Amino acid sequence: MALFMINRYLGEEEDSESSRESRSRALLAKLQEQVKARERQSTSNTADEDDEEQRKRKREEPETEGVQSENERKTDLTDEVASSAKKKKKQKKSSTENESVNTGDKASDNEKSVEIPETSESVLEESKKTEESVDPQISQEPKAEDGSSQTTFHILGGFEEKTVQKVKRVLPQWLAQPDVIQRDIKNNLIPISEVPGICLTLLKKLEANGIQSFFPVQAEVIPAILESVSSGLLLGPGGYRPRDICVSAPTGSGKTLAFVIPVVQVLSKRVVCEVRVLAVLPTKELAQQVSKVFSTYTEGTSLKVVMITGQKSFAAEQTALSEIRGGVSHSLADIVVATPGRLVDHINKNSNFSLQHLRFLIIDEADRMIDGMHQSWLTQVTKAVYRNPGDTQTSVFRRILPGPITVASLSPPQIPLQKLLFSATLTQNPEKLQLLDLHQPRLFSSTHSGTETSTQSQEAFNFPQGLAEYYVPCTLSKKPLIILHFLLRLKFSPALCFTNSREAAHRLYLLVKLFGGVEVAEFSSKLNPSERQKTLKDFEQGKIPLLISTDAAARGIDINGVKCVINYDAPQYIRTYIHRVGRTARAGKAGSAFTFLLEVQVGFSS
Ligand SMILES: Nc1ncnc2c1ncn2[C@@H]1O[C@H](COP(=O)(O)OP(=O)(O)OP(=O)(O)O)[C@@H](O)[C@H]1O
Repeated sequence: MALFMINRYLGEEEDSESSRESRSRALLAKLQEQVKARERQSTSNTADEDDEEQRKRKREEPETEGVQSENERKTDLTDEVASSAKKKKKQKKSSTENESVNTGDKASDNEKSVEIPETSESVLEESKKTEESVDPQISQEPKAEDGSSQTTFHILGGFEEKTVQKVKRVLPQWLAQPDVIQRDIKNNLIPISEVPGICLTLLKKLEANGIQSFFPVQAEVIPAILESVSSGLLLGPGGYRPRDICVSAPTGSGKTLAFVIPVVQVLSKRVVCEVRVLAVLPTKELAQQVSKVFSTYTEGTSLKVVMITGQKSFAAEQTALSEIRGGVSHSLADIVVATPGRLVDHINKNSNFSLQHLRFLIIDEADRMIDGMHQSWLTQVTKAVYRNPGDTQTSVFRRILPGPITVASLSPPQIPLQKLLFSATLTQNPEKLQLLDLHQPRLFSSTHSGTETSTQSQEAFNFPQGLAEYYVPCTLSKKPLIILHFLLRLKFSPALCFTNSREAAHRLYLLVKLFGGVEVAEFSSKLNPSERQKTLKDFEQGKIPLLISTDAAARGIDINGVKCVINYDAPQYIRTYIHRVGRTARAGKAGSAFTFLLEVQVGFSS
């Protein structure tokens, strides 16, 4: 006896199977006949043969078909067309005979309309009249031989409207459930002494710089970073690699201090000078700004901050980064602030630039930095961090690329590399974030985008609490006049005005200058770094009430006292809008943003 028996499903009934077989055989025979007839027709050239063929066909086919064939010859069609028409006719005939052949094929329906000329016009009229009351779909259906309407066509594919199920966003838990940061700065100030873990020296420095209280982002993030380094820069045996930290908080909410304070505090205990902190920023201006804050809080300590952005020559930057003593290269920098391009240059061309002791990798304006990942700067940094030291290396610790956590992998002491990401518009796209190779990330965010409803509302975006937003419907020609009205009549100054291109910025600058009455300057990549620096300084000092800029000044730039941002050209992306308007209403202050919209743009923005 067989142990197993596999039964094949053979259809519902044996009977239906056999009848289907006989039908298929009949159909095959008919098709073969058609093929033969076609062959005969195409090869026969003589009239005798034609007659013979016709007689044969007359014998084979019913009367009506004979008439059709006659007509076809009269119309002087080519053999091919005539034979194909005949073929169609046979198909149609078989369709009325056999349901299984008619699988609702539309071709059959069309054939019906081709055959209409066979019937007399009066009959056609008659049938039309009767059909008017009938469903047009049914009237198209072929009639069976007995004249009854055949309604057995199965229409394949439903045309009825189906409600498409909404796709629900499912974010990884760390993105969906962040540690929440309050957006309201004014009502959530925390006295600096109440935030745990900050050393006395830094508290004094903060006070000396006019900082009495921490903003919400600082009160949340500083203790979290300090906690992750509680066991020191080096992890002992069994030590667990710290989680990477991502921060998404509104523009002007104080993200810079949120990483500067803990990092400076941790480094203050270091003995040997090595590059342990690397902050990467997208532009020279931003790097300069962050470098300045680092310098403020490292003042009076042995910590050194070096900026590598291309503002100085490569050789000058090299000299600032390291020196050779006793034939061995020694780092002169603890904290390096860099732009990605120049950083990669130093990694590849400066053999004395070592990142083997790097403990913190700070990525400010992280979403922008992810977009610039095509430069593969992060891959280069990772390679430099885990580079094999070689024999000449004095370091006792070998850094190996983190792999699976095992007892063996955790036993040697190690310097973990921790990434700290900051942005006002941090992407929630897991594919993009994956490029950063984050380790068990922890997110601090002031948006609650984990819920479905909030993604559609303003809650999903990081706008400062004190920002008032307006849009100004206008025409293209009136835009410059409105700017002048804002400045001269409404006294909206200092005002930062954004255009979408360098050309537009320059044109508007010339126009306002020509009109007179307003001190104006332009800011774009057209200017060299020192010109840009001077322009920003003059604007901040109130010497220039109107600064016309491209998006070069849209991100991160911290200009004190900007009262009003004007989007002369509406930005293309919400992210750009958030950064532009974020140049005002900073640090809990109030500010206004005006966006000029043409009639066609109003609908899109509402
Ligand atoms: N605790 C504080 N008390 C008072 N002022 C502060 C405090 N923290 C930061 N600031 C000031 O707030 C301003 C904005 O800070 P910062 O540039 O760090 O903002 P940001 O969040 O990085 O903004 P963006 O996203 O636009 O880069 C700065 O001028 C800074 O000096």
